[in-house]
Amino acid sequence: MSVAPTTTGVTVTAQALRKEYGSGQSRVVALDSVDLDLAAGRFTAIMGPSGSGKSTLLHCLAGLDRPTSGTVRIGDADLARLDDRRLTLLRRDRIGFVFQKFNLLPTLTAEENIVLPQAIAGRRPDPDWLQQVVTAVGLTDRLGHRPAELSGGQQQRVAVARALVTRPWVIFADEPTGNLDSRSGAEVLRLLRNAVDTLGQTVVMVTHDPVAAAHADRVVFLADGRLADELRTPTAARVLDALTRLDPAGAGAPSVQR
Ligand SMILES: Nc1ncnc2c1ncn2[C@@H]1O[C@H](COP(=O)(O)OP(=O)(O)OP(=O)(O)O)[C@@H](O)[C@H]1O
Repeated sequence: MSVAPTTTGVTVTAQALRKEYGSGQSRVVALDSVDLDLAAGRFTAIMGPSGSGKSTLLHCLAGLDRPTSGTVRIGDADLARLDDRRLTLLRRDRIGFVFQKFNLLPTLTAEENIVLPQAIAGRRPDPDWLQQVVTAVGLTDRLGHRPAELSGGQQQRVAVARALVTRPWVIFADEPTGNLDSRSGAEVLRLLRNAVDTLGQTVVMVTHDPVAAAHADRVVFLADGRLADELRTPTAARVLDALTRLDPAGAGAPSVQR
C-alpha cells in the first residue's frame, strides 16, 4: 500500500476473561482467566491445539460473543458496557472481519461486497481510499465479478479489502488461509502484514498453520482455555516447536468441567 502510516489501530485488552458453555454435567470452560494485551499496530496470531479456545477468544475479543465474566476493551470501549445495539454498531464501524469461508454475498459484485458495511451504515467510501485498497489487494480488474466468478484467493482478497476499507480499529481474522492453497494463502498473509506495516493496522488472527503465524509479530498460545506460551518475532520452526510442546500428540482434548 502506497500511503503513509496512519496508525488506525488501537489496543485490545482482555482481563480475567472466562467463557463457559452449558451447565451442570455438560459445562465446558472454554476460556479461563485469560489476561491479554494486544498492542496497537501489531499483528498477533492466536494458536493452540484443537478445542483450546482460540475461536472463543477471538469471538469474545471481537464482540461476537459475550464472555461469562471478565473484561474486553477495544481502545477505550469496554464491550460489557455496550448494549447489543451499540455493540453491533462498534462491530460494523470499528472492526474488520476476515473469516475462513470468505462470507461474501453471492449476488453482489466484488466492489459491492467491499463497500457493503459502509452502504449498510448509509455512508459512501472515500473513492481515493477505495481505489488504493482495491489496487493493494490486486482486484482492479475483478470489481464487477460475483464471488462465484472469482478464485478462493480472490474472494478472500475481496474480504480483506472489505475489512480494510472502513479503516477499522482492528481486524480480526479467523483462519483466513484455511480454505486457500499455499500460494493464495501467502498472498492474503502478505496483505495483512502490509496493512500492519504501512497503515499501522492492528490485526489479530487465529490460525492452525505455523507458516501463517510466522507472519505475525507475536504468537500467543492457548491450551485448555488458558494462555500457555508466547513467542515474539516468530519463525515457523519455533512456532511448530512450541505447538508440539503443548500438544505432543497433535490433537488437543476439550476442557470439560474444570
Ligand atoms: N457453542 C458451544 N457450546 C458448547 N461448547 C462449545 C461451544 N463452542 C465451543 N465450545 C467448546 O469450547 C471449547 C473451545 O472451543 P473453540 O472452538 O474456542 O476451540 P478452538 O481452539 O477454536 O478449536 P479448533 O481449533 O478445533 O477450531 C471446546 O471444548 C469446544 O467444544
